[in-house]
Amino acid sequence: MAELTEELSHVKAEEPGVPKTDVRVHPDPEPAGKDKERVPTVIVDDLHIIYRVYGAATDNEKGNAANALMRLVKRQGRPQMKEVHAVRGVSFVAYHGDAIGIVGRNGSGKSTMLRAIAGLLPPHSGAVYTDGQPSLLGVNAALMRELTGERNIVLGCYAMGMNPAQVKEKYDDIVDFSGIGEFVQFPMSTYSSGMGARLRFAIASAKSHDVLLIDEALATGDREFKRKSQERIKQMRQEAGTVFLVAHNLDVIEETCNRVIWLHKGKIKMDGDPKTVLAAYNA
Ligand SMILES: Nc1ncnc2c1ncn2[C@@H]1O[C@H](COP(=O)(O)OP(=O)(O)OP(=O)(O)O)[C@@H](O)[C@H]1O
Repeated sequence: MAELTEELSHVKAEEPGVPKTDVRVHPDPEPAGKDKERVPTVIVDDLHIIYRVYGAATDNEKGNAANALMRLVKRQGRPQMKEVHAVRGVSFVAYHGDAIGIVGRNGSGKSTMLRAIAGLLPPHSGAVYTDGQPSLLGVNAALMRELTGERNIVLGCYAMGMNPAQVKEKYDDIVDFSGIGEFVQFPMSTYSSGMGARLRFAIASAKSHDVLLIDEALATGDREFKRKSQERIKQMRQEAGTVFLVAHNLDVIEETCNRVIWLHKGKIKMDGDPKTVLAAYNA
C-alpha cells in the first residue's frame, strides 16, 4: 500500500501536459474520511477513450430504406469505421473518503469514464491508476435475468469475493435493503426496472469497496429507497472507500457527494465542491 501510494504520487508529480480543465474551484478537496489522510485511490491521467463503430454510414450515405435495400441486393456490408472520441484528456485525483458526483449532459462521457475507471474500457491514451479493486454498479450491471433474485444474490456475493459464511451472514440484509420481498424467489426477468436496480444496489453495497462506481443506480428507486441508498453511500464513505456517482438527479448528488466533476463533451469543465459546481452547471 505504502509502495503504491508512493508510486501514485510519483506519477502525479510527473504529469506532463495536464490538466486541461476549464475551472478548478477546489482541485484537491479535503477527504471526508475519519483519519483525514490524503491517500489517493484513483488517478486519472490525461485519459482518452475512443470507440470504434464498424458499419457506420458515411456522411453521404444516409441511412434510408432505399440505400439499405440496395446494399442487401448487392450483398454489400458497411465496411466503414467511425471513431467516437468520448473522453478527451481527463485528469484528476480522487482520495480515500471522497464521494464524487459526475454530472454532464447526455453523451458528455460520464458512463464511459466510469467504465474506464472500472477497467472495462482500455484507454486510447493516458492512464487510470487505482489503489484497490474498483466495482462498477450500473443499472445494466450483469445479473442473470433468467435466475431468481435469490440465486443472483448468492452469485453476486461470490463474484465480489465473499465466502459462503459471509454470503449467509449478508443474505437477509440484502433482501431487506432491496425491499423486493417475496419477489426474491422469482426470476429477475419478472422484476420492474426499479426492482432490478434496487437489488443490484443492495448486493453491491453489502460489501465495503475500495472504489465503488455507481451509474444512475439511484435514479430508478422510489423516495424511500433513495433515502436508504444515500445513507448507505455515506456509510461506505466512512468505511474509507471512494465512491463515484453518476446521476441526473442533482439533489441526490448534492446530498451525497463532497465533490462534483462536471464533464462537457468529454472534458472536465469544472471540478470542486458540490454547491459551486452545481450552481454553475444549472446556470
Ligand atoms: N459502445 C459505444 N460505441 C460507440 N459509441 C459510444 C458507445 N457508448 C457511448 N458512445 C458514445 O460516447 C459518447 C459518450 O457516451 P456516454 O454514454 O459515456 O455519455 P453519458 O454522459 O454517460 O450519457 P448519458 O447521460 O446519456 O448516459 C456519446 O457520444 C456516445 O454516443
